[in-house]
Amino acid sequence: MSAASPVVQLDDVHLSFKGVKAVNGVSLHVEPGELFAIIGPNGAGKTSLFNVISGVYQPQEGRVRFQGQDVLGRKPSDIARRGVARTFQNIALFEHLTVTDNLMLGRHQHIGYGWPSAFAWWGRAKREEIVHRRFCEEIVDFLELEQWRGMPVGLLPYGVQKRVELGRALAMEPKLLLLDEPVAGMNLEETEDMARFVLDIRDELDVPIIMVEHDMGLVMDLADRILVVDFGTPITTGTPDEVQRHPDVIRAYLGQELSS
Ligand SMILES: Nc1ncnc2c1ncn2[C@@H]1O[C@H](COP(=O)(O)OP(=O)(O)OP(=O)(O)O)[C@@H](O)[C@H]1O
Repeated sequence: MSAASPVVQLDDVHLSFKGVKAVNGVSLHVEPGELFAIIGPNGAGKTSLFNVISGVYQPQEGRVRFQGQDVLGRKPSDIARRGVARTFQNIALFEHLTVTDNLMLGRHQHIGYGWPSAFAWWGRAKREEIVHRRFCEEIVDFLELEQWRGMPVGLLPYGVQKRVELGRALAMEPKLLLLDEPVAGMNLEETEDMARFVLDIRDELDVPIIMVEHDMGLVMDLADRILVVDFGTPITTGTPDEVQRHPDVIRAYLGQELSS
């Protein structure tokens, strides 16, 4: 794979559920270092596209490549091992575990020791545990979670929990990060914090991102390029400026202020 190859590429993907066309001929590619957004009205097929990329849904037609390799038909666990991490619309954390322990769960696929060694708690298991904990502590610092690191996540404010979920995805050392509505339900301050962290992930950690988000102001501010879908069908792909001026996009969002 050359350095300029897309990180992920979808070609003419079609996905239906018993006659409902969730994805209807979508193609997209995300370049290294890019923050790519997918927008569209409710039910437009955005989450379905995430599920196609992460192997949860198998499209009936089309091609999906990750880092130049065909991944269609691969299991979600295989695709995650290749480096695709995601966050969810609804928080999916272990609320009785601490922040750091939730992040440690994200290290799962990087931990090399088996249970006999871990059980005996010596040698390699212990050394690895220290390295992985240190890695997670770096994520705690990066996402400014220091004051909550030892607390059960169930006790934390909503915006902080969303940040922990982001941290767990980062603990996987992703080569591509899928963010499903990262600021849904957040207040203004939480949204601004999350926006800053998303940009830091792209710019400092150099992790390409695909983000599905309904907050148009945020999308227009952050995204390098945007794909607009409606009823599963792609309308256009372009920079925020190009997309906002596209007549079909304006029609799909009739009455909504895209640049707000
Ligand atoms: N597992 C499924 N079984 C049946 N239909 C599904 C399934 N997943 C998605 N769909 C349908 O596919 C279409 C696209 O849904 P999807 O969740 O991808 O949209 P979305 O753009 O993410 O919506 P929202 O913005 O509301 O989250 C909808 O009509 C939805 O009902």
